[in-house]
Amino acid sequence: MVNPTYEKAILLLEDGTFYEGKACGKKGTTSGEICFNTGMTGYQEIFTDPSYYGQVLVATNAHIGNYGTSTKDIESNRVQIAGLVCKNFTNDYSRQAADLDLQQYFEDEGVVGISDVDTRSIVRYIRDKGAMNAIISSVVLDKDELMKELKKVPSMDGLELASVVSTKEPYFVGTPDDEKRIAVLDYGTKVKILDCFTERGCYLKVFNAITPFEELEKWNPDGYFLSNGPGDPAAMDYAIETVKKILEKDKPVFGICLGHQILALAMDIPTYKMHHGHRGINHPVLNLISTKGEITSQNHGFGVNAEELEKRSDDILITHKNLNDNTIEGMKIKGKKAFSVQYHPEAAPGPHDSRYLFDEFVSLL
Ligand SMILES: NC(=O)CC[C@H](N)C(=O)O
Repeated sequence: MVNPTYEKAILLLEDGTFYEGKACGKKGTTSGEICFNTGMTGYQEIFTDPSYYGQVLVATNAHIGNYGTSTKDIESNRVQIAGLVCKNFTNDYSRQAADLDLQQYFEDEGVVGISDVDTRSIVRYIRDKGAMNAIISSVVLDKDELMKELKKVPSMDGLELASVVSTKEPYFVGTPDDEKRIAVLDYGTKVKILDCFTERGCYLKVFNAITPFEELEKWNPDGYFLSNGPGDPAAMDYAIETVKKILEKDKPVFGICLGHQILALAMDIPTYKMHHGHRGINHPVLNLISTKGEITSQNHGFGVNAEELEKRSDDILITHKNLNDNTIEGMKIKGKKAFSVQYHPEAAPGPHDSRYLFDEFVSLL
């Protein structure tokens, strides 16, 4: 039940639709592309996933905050979502491992949110109308004024964001004695992906997204990892050019999500903006090689053009397809040690059906 002394907040969508609710997190105004995630757990991992940079997140799980936050659950060193929309925002948490409540965490991180809105209706609306920009405010409650602000927010279509969230300086992860060296192209990587490599005995050097190929090769890696990240892959000319050069070198390449899209673009396969994307931890995918189903964790709003990919059966093998909508979920470049998936095989949290992909990549190094 809404506390009668609550402070009001407004969520306004680009088409004028609005919802009134209660302010949570920091008081203020925030905007971005609205999207929803259907995961029943893992809110802190979602909030800190750099792929969400520039997006207002609607959590479909009715309870957010009930298990607090922990420094162990982060996917990067800051909250990346532009704002939160949820049903119940709870300060009282129940988990021994937690170190802070969500309200304090959001205040510290400067995250503006709105709670006590009908998230089911918002999700159904986005599902019907498609992705669009939105603004949340707990300080400006005048819709016309908010709409003026919202009109200034750029569309996600064509927006380059990977270089904004990428590490400024290169850094190392793992043990230098580990014999397999992976150069990570950081387009906004999640920490738990890097853990999946170090757990398998790899030493990583994480490079800024726009590092030129020659610089990467100086470290003499055994293979390349193309990370996940925010924004429109088609706007990342620098990455496409670098990956083209990497492919000529013929070293193992593994791409996840944005990395998968960049690999496709480097092979001259176009990407497109999806109607409202895939975000959750129970998306069914068919592995066309093993013929087994995998339940996967996903977070993407762009996809790889299936029609164009199908025309390229001479040099590209489609390895995975989404069982809900038949979209492309994975591919392998024939005659090379390069492959990628649209979903998140590390799935932290989520089903670990697809972690074999890390074993496959490491065995190629
Ligand atoms: N998780 C990701 O890497 C997302 C990739 C890309 N920004 C998309 O939305 O499709």
